[in-house]
Amino acid sequence: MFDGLKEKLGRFREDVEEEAEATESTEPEDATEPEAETAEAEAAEPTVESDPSAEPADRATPDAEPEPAGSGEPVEPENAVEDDEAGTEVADTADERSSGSGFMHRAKSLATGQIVIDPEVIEGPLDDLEFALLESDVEFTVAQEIVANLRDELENATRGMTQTVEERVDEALREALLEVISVGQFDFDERIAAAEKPVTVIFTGVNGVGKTTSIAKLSRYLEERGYSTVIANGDTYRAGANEQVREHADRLGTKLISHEQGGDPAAVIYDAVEYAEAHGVDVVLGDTAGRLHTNEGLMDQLEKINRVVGPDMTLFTDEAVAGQDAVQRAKKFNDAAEIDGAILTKADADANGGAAISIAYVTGKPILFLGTGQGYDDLEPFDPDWLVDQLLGE
Ligand SMILES: Nc1nc2c(ncn2[C@@H]2O[C@H](COP(=O)(O)OP(=O)(O)OP(=O)(O)O)[C@@H](O)[C@H]2O)c(=O)[nH]1
Repeated sequence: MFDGLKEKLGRFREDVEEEAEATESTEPEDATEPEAETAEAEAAEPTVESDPSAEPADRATPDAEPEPAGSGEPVEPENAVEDDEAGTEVADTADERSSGSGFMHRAKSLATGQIVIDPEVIEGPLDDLEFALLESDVEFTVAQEIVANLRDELENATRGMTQTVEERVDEALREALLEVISVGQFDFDERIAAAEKPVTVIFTGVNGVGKTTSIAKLSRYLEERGYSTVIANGDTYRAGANEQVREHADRLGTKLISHEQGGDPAAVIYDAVEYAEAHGVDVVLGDTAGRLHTNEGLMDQLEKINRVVGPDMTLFTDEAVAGQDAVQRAKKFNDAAEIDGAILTKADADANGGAAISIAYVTGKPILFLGTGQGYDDLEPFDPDWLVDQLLGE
């Protein structure tokens, strides 16, 4: 799942590491060893720290005597060397010997116990990453946001002496991805548990993406958690839709409410809600027609269902493999009949991951489930942290 995107994120990590190594290896021989973890770096640290005026504020001993007036206030770690006379000398001398900014950062790092990632190091890899994200079907504004978040996270970012560049980049990638993926995230199970019964959930989305299968999967999911369900076939437009849903309902042992083809979908779902109220059923799962979103009739129909039934939740369903198309459809459906969340099917067959990353940011509504196969149990609650773990190979 999402292997292509995983590989591209891994490449970004490697690119930054390589660039960082190349920058550091251009430093003069007598400059302090670039590797933070090396014994030399650690050994060099106390030499600078032995100058008390160069000690960063957060390292000062809590019970240390206050400095006499005029000897200078404790300084922030970032400026510790530059603001200090002795430190400035170190940096100036270094500057004379090295034309790159790497040594300046290194000199600073000795005083602060942290290493700075040179902003120049990340520009090339960030450009390549933006291109790679677009190639993976990540929506344009989402790719830009991820890159902007990463730039914020990494430009002038400091890492501790014991943290590798890879670890720092991982941390930044995690933050940047989570920021777009977890937009609006809520716990579906908690929402169902808290809602007054019967809870009515309507499914929107175009034909053939796995909407009906997802309704069947969600019926199984809810029944396993102790809720009774009834399915309403609001797709009265497509020939054969009743038979298709009936097959699922029969296999699952779930009650189905349907009308003749050509009937009013709002009336079918309304009947199902009445049935649920009369029989103490917890959740009504209402399918809708999936003609193309350009069809005004479909949007009018969804609007009527909203008006007549007043669903508790509207879930947009689309397939992960549709990439950018799925993202654009999510946006259009949300504009026409506001959604509460999305189900992304066929994630098992998607290498790109663009839709999984983009839908929440573009619509402001979270992905709630991933379809991961054709079986009724192949439905996974969506967890942004889990997705980021997958993408970063953890
Ligand atoms: N691999 C995989 N296949 C899926 C998944 N979800 C659904 N499918 C398959 O996708 C095909 C279409 O699913 P349907 O549920 O019929 O699609 P639909 O959106 O309801 O289509 P209409 O009934 O035409 O509106 C079926 O063969 C499903 O088995 C999934 O998560 N993974």
